[in-house]
Amino acid sequence: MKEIRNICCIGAGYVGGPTMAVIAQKCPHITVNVVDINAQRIADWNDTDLSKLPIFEPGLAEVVAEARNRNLFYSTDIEKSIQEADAIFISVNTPTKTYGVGKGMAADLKFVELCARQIARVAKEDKIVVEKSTLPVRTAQAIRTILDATGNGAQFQVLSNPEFLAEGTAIADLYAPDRVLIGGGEDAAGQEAIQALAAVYRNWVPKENIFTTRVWSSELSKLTANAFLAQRVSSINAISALCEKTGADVDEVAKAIGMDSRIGAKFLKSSVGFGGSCFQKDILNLVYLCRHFNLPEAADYWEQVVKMNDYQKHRFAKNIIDSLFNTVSGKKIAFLGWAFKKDTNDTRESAAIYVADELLQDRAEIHVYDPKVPAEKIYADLEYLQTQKTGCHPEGSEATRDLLNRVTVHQNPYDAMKDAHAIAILTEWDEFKTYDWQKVYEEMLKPAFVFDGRNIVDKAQLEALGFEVYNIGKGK
Ligand SMILES: NC(=O)c1ccc[n+]([C@@H]2O[C@H](COP(=O)([O-])OP(=O)(O)OC[C@H]3O[C@@H](n4cnc5c(N)ncnc54)[C@H](O)[C@@H]3O)[C@@H](O)[C@H]2O)c1
Ligand SMILES: O=c1ccn([C@@H]2O[C@H](COP(=O)(O)OP(=O)(O)O[C@H]3O[C@H](CO)[C@@H](O)[C@H](O)[C@H]3O)[C@@H](O)[C@H]2O)c(=O)[nH]1
Repeated sequence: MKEIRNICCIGAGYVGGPTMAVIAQKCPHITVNVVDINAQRIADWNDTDLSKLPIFEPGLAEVVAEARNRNLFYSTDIEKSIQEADAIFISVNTPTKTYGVGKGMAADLKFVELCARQIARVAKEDKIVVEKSTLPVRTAQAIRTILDATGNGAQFQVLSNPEFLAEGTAIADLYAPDRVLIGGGEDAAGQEAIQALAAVYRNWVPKENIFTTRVWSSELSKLTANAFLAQRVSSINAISALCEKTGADVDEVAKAIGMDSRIGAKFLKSSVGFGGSCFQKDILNLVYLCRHFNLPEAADYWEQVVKMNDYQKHRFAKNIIDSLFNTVSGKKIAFLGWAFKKDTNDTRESAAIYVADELLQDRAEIHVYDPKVPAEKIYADLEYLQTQKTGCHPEGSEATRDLLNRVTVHQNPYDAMKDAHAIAILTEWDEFKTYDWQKVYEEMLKPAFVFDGRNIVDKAQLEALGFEVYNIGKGK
């Protein structure tokens, strides 16, 4: 297998964008073409104004500025990029299926399949095809079947190289990954392909951190890693409910157990519930796979992680309604944060969407401020949830219009909080800690409630100012 000198990445999203920017930066001798069917997204990646990049990630703009138009190119010419490439990364979205067999559980692989068919049709020479998207175990077999049916003589090696970056820290994670995982065929050609891809990463990743496995282990490790991480969050959130009943403090409990080196301190931050495009989707995919292979006990075990997360989001919303004297109808509730975590503009599966929906069903007036999420995204998220719930198109639904009319998005946090009955903190943006809380208190209705879904503001300081503060996992 020849050295990789030209890479095509299909999918210019949260994974393809940052991952390829870092490969291009660290490997100036490799040409990297990132392609997408979404022409607007490609135009945004090419925008000379770096604040217009489609993804907000700390440090990303600097990397793009260095490599773009040197050896990093963004384009919609997918066929040409496939033809020129030695290695093609498939980095397209794999959302939960919303229709038919496996609806609500299985990963929708139609975009991946389309990529495989396009590669099969276009490629005339041997290629390495890399699964960068998160895929169910044994997808490589399906890709191989499609590629082998081309009949044009090209030979393909299919590798699994899942991505473990977390949004908000993507560049730091890509610079110093805990591991790069590469799974491939066990025959000589498979091993050669693995080594060719490993050589790309060795330009900046120590060789001890590059772990190679059989392809099935690599595919399954990605789902397993996310399931374990999400399980820790659901576990500590389950304990947070008990803390609230008993007077224990979940942050103290988390610290106490995290000091045990067998448990470890990371990923024990109790919250309003995990969000993001990956955890729920990947666990549901794992549950579906377990059921498919007739392992119902294993399926039920993992499904509980998602159920616990739904419970946590619901508990937070219900506590707001209960505390505001059993109704939020006509009451102004300020939302600080809409993104699923800080330092990203991504809102997929954000807890904020579900909490807002529950309060809107009780006829609240919601006023949102998020430093990085635009208003149209917030409305689109709520509309999408309504279509998921009701199955009909939002345009035609008067109930959805009425619901969206009760949502206002602000550019300034103080406007969002002025005259509010309550503030709900949904994302842990650092700037929320530094607000002039005295001013906020003076401008709010009394009693002035704060529901801190991230345990980030100083409870004692706010209580001293007169606020009524509710945290996650802190009993009164
Ligand atoms: N977001 C993350 O932090 C993260 C981390 C690790 C792994 N993953 C996995 O990576 C994959 C991609 O996730 P993402 O967050 O980057 O998704 P995304 O939606 O941000 O980006 C996917 C892109 O693929 C494009 N696309 C879809 N079909 C295409 C086709 N046939 N040809 C060309 N372009 C096409 C879309 O237009 C979109 O721009 C998923 O499988 C996800 O589970 C995501
Ligand atoms: O102690 C914690 C840690 C996280 N979260 C929440 O969990 C969600 C996910 O956070 P995080 O994992 O940091 O972000 P993601 O970008 O979703 O990254 C996860 O999902 C990616 C996509 O598969 C993987 O690549 C990463 O390794 C994996 O961490 C967010 O809502 C966080 O607020 C908590 O509530 N408490």
